Amino acid sequence: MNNTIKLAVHGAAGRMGQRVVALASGADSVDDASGFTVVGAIDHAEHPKSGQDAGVVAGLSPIEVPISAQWPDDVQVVIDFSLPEALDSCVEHCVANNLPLVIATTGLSDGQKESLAEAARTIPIVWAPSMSLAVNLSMKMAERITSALRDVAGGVDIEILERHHRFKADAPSGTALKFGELIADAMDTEQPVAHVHGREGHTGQRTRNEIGYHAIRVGDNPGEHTIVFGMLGEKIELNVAASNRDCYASGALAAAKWLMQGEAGGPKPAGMYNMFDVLGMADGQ
Ligand SMILES: NC(=O)c1ccc[n+]([C@@H]2O[C@H](COP(=O)([O-])OP(=O)(O)OC[C@H]3O[C@@H](n4cnc5c(N)ncnc54)[C@H](O)[C@@H]3O)[C@@H](O)[C@H]2O)c1
Ligand SMILES: O=C(O)C1=N[C@H](C(=O)O)CCC1
Repeated sequence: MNNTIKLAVHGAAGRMGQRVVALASGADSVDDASGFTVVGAIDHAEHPKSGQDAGVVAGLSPIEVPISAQWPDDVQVVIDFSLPEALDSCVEHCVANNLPLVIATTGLSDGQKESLAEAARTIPIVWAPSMSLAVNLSMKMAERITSALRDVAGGVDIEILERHHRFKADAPSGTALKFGELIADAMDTEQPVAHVHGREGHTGQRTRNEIGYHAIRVGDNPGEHTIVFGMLGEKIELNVAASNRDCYASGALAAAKWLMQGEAGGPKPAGMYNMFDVLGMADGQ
């Protein structure tokens, strides 16, 4: 009997979808990727690779699953790495079929975030802008550094630099925005924090209550974030960088496995979860 978790990948022909298909099909011996069978490789009906074997598209031997816009019936869990405009129908399918869902797509609108919160009343969702262990650990470190420097003499200026490949469609990265959200909370200021995206012209002096964001697009960079904590006389730079996309793919597979490990032997209860929950780093865990 085959006891593996039946996985569908949404955005399967994309850069990330291919790596999820590859790792889940055993391309490399990655612990988080063991125990899955890819049963669905969903992509846009007009994708040029539509109809081709998803394993071959991902650079492997055939896995007998075509890239297709049609969802198969036997799916148990879904991983989405697609586009904001493609996400809504994926969420609708998962809600209608009661399927646990991992969402990695970034650049979502406020309306979409509200729809996700609504969907999480019906199904369990892990939603995170970065599935990487190193990034999520760095977020915790950034919170800690921000709190520790809150009252430092002379103040601290916090700026977020992110670098990604030239093909990336959204800026700044979802990860940079999440770093900024967590840092703003940890700044714990009376005044609201201003999120400043780039600077140009006669900007005047930098204010205390701002976080700067700078998005760099270069070559094939799979993702790098540097958080600069600049003080008078010294600075800290927290740098976290991917060498390739497998940190995200294996993190998404770990999240899918975690969703399937509820207390009663079935999936986790409906709710909105993130990678801190998956990695055991949430407050109080
Ligand atoms: N959370 C993370 O850890 C993480 C890591 C990497 C990338 N991402 C995000 O994942 C997303 C995908 O990144 P990518 O580099 O793989 O992009 P990509 O453009 O290579 O892949 C997106 C895929 O979605 C497909 N798609 C488009 N419309 C569709 C539809 N209607 N139904 C199904 N599929 C459809 C595209 O054809 C494409 O194959 C981006 O938003 C990116 O920011 C998140
Ligand atoms: O390649 C991308 O696109 C990535 N996007 C995520 C983001 O926007 O934070 C994470 C890293 C890779």
